[in-house]
Amino acid sequence: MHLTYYLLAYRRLEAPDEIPFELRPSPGKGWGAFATRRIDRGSLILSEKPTFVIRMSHTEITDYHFLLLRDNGSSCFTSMNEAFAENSFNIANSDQHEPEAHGLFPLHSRFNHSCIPNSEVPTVTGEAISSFATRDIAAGEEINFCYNPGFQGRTRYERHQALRFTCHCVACLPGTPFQQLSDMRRRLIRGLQYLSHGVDLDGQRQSSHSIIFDSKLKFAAETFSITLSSRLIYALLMILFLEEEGLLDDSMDSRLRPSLTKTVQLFKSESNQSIAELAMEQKTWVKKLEVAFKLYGREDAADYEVTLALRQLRLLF
Ligand SMILES: C[S@@+](CC[C@H](N)C(=O)[O-])C[C@H]1O[C@@H](n2cnc3c(N)ncnc32)[C@H](O)[C@@H]1O
Repeated sequence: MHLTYYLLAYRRLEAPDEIPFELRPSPGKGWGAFATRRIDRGSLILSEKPTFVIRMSHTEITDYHFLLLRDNGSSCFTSMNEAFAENSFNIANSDQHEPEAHGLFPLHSRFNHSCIPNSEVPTVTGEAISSFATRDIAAGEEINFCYNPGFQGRTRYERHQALRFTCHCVACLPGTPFQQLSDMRRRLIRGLQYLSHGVDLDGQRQSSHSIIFDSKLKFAAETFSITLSSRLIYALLMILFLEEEGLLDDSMDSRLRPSLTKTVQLFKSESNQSIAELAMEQKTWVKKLEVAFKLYGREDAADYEVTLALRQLRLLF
């Protein structure tokens, strides 16, 4: 009796008629949002205004009732604070140093997490939040976004530690060939990110050699002495792993492409320049990498300048 009542509670959520999804149980994840028609990449999924906004931090909110809110589609939350935390999004503009503000968004809060998502954490415009498809979503497919940043370089175990629940997405199903490869790919992605940035995902240098085993290479990364040729090859390798992992969606593409274009533009030695440009003209990422591999082991006239510039940037931040 109680369970039926709890499950029906979500049916009472008010949703605009034209939304391209419905809420229903998602096996192993409580309730979730499922596309009711094809959603093209880049198109709007939902724009939602908050039921209300509380202009304080989660820890300060203590005394309200949230009758519609359920802990993962079943029992009521035991604390109001937790109920609000699980159903709200931060709507403060951090660029303009606005004080913390959280809005209650009952529909977007039904979107489950995936380590291979098809939409992004909703963007904030004023007090409304909007989600967009980052890949084509087929009718019947669950709509999800990745709850935590930096997951592309984390293994299943590491992701679950951060999420504090056992994720049931395709990259997390234990014992599958995809999952085993996925962990391997994500370790490689983390290593390649270390080589490019000279720091780990937390912005810190690793004291151990668990990510980059070769101490000379680790030192070269941390002192930004990696050559431009290697930088381009590492960047393309990383994109290839992201693509194989199903993570090269519009959002990832737009994050990575500018720095890739910049790397190509930095080459000063003519023959390197033409190989790099030829690589970028190739249609697929694997083809781009194949051509860029011709640069392997080559130094460039811009290497020293790039090293100095990156060291200065590191000192600034
Ligand atoms: C914001 S709610 C999402 C909607 C929720 N499923 C519901 O029924 O209301 C987040 C909770 O959903 C569950 N969840 C979300 N994504 C999941 C996933 N990939 N695998 C398992 N559980 C998931 C977890 O319990 C998580 O704490």
